[in-house]
Amino acid sequence: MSRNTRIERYRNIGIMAHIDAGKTTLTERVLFFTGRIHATGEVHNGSTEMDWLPQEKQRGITITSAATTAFWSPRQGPSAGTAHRINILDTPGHVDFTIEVERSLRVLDGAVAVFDSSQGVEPQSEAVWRQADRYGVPRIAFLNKMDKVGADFAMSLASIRERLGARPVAVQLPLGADSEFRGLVDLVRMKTVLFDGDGGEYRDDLPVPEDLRAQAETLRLRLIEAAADMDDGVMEKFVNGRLDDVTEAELVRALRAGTLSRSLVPVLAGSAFKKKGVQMLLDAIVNYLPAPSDLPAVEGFVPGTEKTVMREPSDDGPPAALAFKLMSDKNVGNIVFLRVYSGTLRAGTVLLNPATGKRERVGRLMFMHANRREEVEEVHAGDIAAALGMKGVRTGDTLSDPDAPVVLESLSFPEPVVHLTVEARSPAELPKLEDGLLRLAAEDPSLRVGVDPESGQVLLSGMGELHLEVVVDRLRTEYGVEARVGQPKVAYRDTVKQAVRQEYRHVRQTGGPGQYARVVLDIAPAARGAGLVFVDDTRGGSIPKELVPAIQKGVAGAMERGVRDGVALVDMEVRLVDGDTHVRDSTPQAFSLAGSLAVQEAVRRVGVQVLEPVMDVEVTTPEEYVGEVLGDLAARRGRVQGMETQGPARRVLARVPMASLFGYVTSLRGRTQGRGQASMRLGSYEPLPDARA
Ligand SMILES: Nc1nc2c(ncn2[C@@H]2O[C@H](COP(=O)(O)OP(=O)(O)OP(=O)(O)O)[C@@H](O)[C@H]2O)c(=O)[nH]1
Repeated sequence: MSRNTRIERYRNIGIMAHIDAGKTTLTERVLFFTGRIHATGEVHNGSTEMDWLPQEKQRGITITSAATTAFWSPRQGPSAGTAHRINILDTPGHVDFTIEVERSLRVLDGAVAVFDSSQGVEPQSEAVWRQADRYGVPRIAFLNKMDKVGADFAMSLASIRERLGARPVAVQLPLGADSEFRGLVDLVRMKTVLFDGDGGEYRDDLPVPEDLRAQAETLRLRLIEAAADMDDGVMEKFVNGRLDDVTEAELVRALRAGTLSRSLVPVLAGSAFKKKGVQMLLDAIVNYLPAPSDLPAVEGFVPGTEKTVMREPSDDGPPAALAFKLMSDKNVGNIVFLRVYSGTLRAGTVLLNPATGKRERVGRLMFMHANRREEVEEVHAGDIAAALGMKGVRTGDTLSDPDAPVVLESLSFPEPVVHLTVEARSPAELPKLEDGLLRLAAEDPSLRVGVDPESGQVLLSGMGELHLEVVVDRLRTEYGVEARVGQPKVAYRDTVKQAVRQEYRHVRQTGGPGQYARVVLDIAPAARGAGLVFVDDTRGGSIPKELVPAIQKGVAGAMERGVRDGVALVDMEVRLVDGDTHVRDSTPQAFSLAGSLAVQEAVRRVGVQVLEPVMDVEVTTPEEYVGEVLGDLAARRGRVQGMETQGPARRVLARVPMASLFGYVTSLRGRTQGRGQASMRLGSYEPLPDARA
């Protein structure tokens, strides 16, 4: 059986934005206009199709990025009339769920960045934009909420240029704003679309209204200029002033090239809520965002080597897929979400997971439509699908042809900054608690589960208060565990307090083969974020090269364990300066142990410097509350880094220790009558002032 839709007609996209910019509403509208659902859901009454965990319905925020598929035949452009398959990964806007954004960005090919046109670029949309930069994701922008009071197309366009450093190219000009928002001038065709009713109806191909002609022509000139930079044909006409000869097809092709090379960002406008401009956005997704086949082949490693290999986006190549998300389902067990990069996967195909060395048999395969599943026989290069029946797969693992194994780039997992203890209320509840946590941690690699050394209770570590709150909530609703929950605490780190030389001699001679190892290490604090910097500085072969990796492994293990229970050591330079071996008894094990014990002893001797997570916090607040907000930040040991004006709001950037941020969002709302917003992410680990340690 071959595929139904050619790979050139695939678009794997994400919808990314600041919290509340309207991603969920927009996704719903996309599903509505593409005929996937018949009545549009509304976020406020908890009936949307994409948000389907009970918590999401309650909270109205998207916790899990669900995948869904829609088909669209563009009405305009070179692909007009051909059905395209749009796979959409929904991504939450809240910073505590940044792992969800990371995993979507890792596997999607293009994205729609949604902005609230009355706010322009907001803190979290900037954070997500930077994440997308890191993954090299081509983007188009949708200025949503044009129907809202204060909607400002020009301000939003400027904020994309200034705050994001991108080159926004308006491909539309809205007609009116807030309650007057009534249409769009399509600057590529120089035609006007007028909205006509509440169900997304419109009249197209109308002339540009006289009062907007000058503005539309200015913007079109900029559009042609941007296109000229991408296309010699357009450039030729542009420099010779033959603007009227530039064709629609030429412009779309050039803008597409510019989007794919990330030289520019086409900008559209509309109102998801009022169902205005969504069909034009769908056209733009097809016209400007890449198909999997437009992107370079993906690079991976041959397992266990440094040799790289490429995997082409073709159905005939050896299968290679990335597991980017896991879910456990009461009825069907483990669901592994896969992005297929190459080859064809069938039910029954056996794949190798190089991370575990195990073979995994694909059970059933399905496409996910939010909470509905469509079972299929096979999936192909470019597909985003779910597989059942694979047990030993973790998030970020590659699944590949056992005869042509490959390891693709994994995901980066953020470091936890907050701990919370949870305790079963009765011994009978304990197994349920453990089972629930195991499953939740498998789904969410940014959640770590350990043991609190002080109390012996289960310790959850995560990205923030809200993140852990949701975990506790899911324990209750999905696993029926009413756990007793402690106060959230900061996840501290340790580093060695000062430079120290440490010798360690490990000798054992009791029966059997003996063990002998001697190492001398120079241990010192290293730059923040450095982790372990290990240097082999031995001269004259006092330690054979083949034993050095064992020492490094011992050192790394000791740092992970730390010297205070549960607190890891970070940011240390460890220099191996000398040592001894014994002709017979010097095994790698002995040296690993010596390295590990040397670190522990050194750190115990000179003591630790406690490091605390310090967050980058961005607060947006109406002007009148700025004084209040600044005073509060200062009381929380915050250092203000900058302040900007954006439309009617002020934006404050500050660095604040996590320890004084518990409950911040709630308190900010109280201080600003619900109008202030904050986003925070880990900035760095910094020395805890002695008085606090
Ligand atoms: N006026 C207006 N309101 C909108 C529009 N789109 C969405 N909203 C409203 O804005 C709020 C947030 O919309 P959501 O779709 O939940 O936003 P989101 O970005 O998905 O939010 P998270 O999933 O929590 O990150 C809801 O109350 C929507 O009804 C729009 O075009 N105009």
